Amino acid sequence: MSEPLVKARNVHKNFGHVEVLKGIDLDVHAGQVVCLLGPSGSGKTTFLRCINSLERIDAGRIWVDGDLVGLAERDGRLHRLTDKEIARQRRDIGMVFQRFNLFPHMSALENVVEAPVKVRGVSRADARRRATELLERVGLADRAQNYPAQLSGGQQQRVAIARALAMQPKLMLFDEPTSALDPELVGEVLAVMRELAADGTTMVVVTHEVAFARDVADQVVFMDGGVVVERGAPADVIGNPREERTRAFLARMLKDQAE
Ligand SMILES: Nc1ncnc2c1ncn2[C@@H]1O[C@H](COP(=O)(O)OP(=O)(O)OP(=O)(O)O)[C@@H](O)[C@H]1O
Repeated sequence: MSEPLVKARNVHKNFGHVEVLKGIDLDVHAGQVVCLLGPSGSGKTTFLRCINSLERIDAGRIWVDGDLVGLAERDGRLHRLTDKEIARQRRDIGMVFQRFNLFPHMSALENVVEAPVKVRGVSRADARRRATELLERVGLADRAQNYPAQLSGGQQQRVAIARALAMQPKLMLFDEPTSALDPELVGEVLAVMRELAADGTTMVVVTHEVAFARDVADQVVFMDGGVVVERGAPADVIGNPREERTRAFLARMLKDQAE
């Protein structure tokens, strides 16, 4: 098999004296969907943020598409990248946050147009054309001129997904993209994510949506206490978990989600 698009080895991260990640390994191959599940505080969001250099790791290595994240080898030694170099690495990674983070003073269309123009130097006309297509793809063609405050949470999150896709990323990271939404709006965002997965988008998704992970993931990674407790195909990790911790967590989640 080819080199993974994302490769993490023995990743450690501390906040002060608290060890939040205690040696995480992960391989994500191009076109795969990996879902990170686990109880609150297990380190899932922190790990996702490390892939995108939003947090700096204390030990271990992460590669995205063969490039070391946050580091470069020069003169036979590893050096930390400058902020500018980190920003350049981040361009190829799309991230969708729990709380949408749209620019409130820009329309949906302008939110999607902004980064390709400012960061990639795409012409405004081309960026508008592509943004229009992307808004159509997430089912919001008729909302292009609306401001975030005029959109529901589900619609805002779909704009956020379109905005991330506008940079034509190699990799999409989703950090609990539906957990800030009213329950009736969760499905519309998951439907967009299911389509992206079906189109071969490489995705790492931190989620509590067990059914989504079961149906869509190629690999499910169950984390607890800063370590990977178990990983594998959804049929194994969700359908037939080996570890008691995984079983207990899933039982709790499925009970909550059935209510
Ligand atoms: N910037 C920070 N400074 C200090 N501690 C932090 C910081 N970010 C996260 N933590 C701590 O790290 C631990 C792991 O947090 P993280 O958000 O990664 O967990 P999580 O598994 O994503 O949980 P959740 O499902 O609640 O989002 C928690 O104890 C959290 O309080």
